[in-house]
Amino acid sequence: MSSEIIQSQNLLAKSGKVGVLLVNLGTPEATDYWSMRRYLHEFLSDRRVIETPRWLWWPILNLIILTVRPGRKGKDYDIVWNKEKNEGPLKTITRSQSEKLADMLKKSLGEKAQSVVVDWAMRYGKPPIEERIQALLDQGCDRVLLVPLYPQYSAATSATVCDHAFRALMKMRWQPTVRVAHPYYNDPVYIDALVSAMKKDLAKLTFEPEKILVSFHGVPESYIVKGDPYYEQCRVTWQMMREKMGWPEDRFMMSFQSRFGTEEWVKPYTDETIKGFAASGVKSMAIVAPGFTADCLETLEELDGENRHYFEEGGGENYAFLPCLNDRDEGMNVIETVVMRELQGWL
Ligand SMILES: C=CC1=C(C)c2cc3[nH]c(cc4nc(cc5[nH]c(cc1n2)c(C)c5CCC(=O)O)C(CCC(=O)O)=C4C)c(C)c3C=C
Ligand SMILES: [Fe+2]
Ligand SMILES: [Fe+2]
Repeated sequence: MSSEIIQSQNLLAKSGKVGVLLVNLGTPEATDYWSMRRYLHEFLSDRRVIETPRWLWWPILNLIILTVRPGRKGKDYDIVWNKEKNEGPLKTITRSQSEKLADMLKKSLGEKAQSVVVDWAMRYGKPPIEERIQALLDQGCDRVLLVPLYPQYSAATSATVCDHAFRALMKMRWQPTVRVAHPYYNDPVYIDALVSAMKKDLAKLTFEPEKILVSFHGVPESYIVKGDPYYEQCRVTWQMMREKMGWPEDRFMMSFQSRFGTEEWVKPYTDETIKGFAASGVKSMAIVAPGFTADCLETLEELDGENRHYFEEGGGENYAFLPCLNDRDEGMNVIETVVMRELQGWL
């Protein structure tokens, strides 16, 4: 028998494990101009994110955006950067989620946990999805559960994770069997976690907010018109939270942040809503961002920094940013529930 065939027998004997890959968006490697440029170039070249025709987008991206934005956004990243680990907070939190999930599965699965390997990756930047899938295969995983860390599905986030993972699989002779975790925007465990974390955070405040704004990352309106379920899934999350809290719609409101470019994005816009609150005499508010599994530039700088400034500048007095679920017990319970459900029949 040839040595290659013996090698393939060894591979089969080693296989049989299940890999769980948590995937979040990604973050630059550093905040300097070139690191920012590399990250933004990869991100904004993704056709799932920017659907503008390439002939039009190429000069806008390369001649305008990538000359100005890396410097400006690098300064914003500096504000939220984890100096101790020298990385963006999204990376620190995603790594911790992965480590905590591995520990939780050890406890809940007992001996079976030996056949599960948990890892994490980023869609843009490092660690790349293809590298981490290969690492799972090298450890004997012949089944892989991809977990896009987005409670609400959008083609711009969840679908591009799958595209990229399957591009990596296209190069493989022996592909693992793949499952993708379903969006969990309406999962009672997720809603309960959001509400329970929110109640705890509100209880710590020295004021009772007149308004509580639920801010989701926006997408261009045209993506929704073309059939992306993102807006509706955000609306359901907000509605389920509101019902659980028993608050009226004019106190617990929904908005969309992080508008980019000149196109219309889904509305109402977070910044305009907050400016409107201040202008109409609202003195206290809290903001929460249930669409983000981990705090990141968009929450720590945009919601806790920029939007706080708009509110205070307009005459608002008390502004509270409530952190994301992150790797807190509530957040980890959601991730573990999603993973355990998707692993059924595989263990
Ligand atoms: C330009 C198009 C963009 C779309 C569409 C978009 C959708 C989208 N993004 C997230 C989650 C995150 N986005 C983050 C940063 C970020 N987003 C865009 C652009 C789009 N996002 C840019 C250019 C950036 C980088 C910062 C900037 O230059 O403004 C982040 C934070 C990453 C970090 O390192 O902290 C997250 C998370 C979702 C959920 C979403 C649509 C559903
Ligand atoms: Fe984004
Ligand atoms: Fe932003």
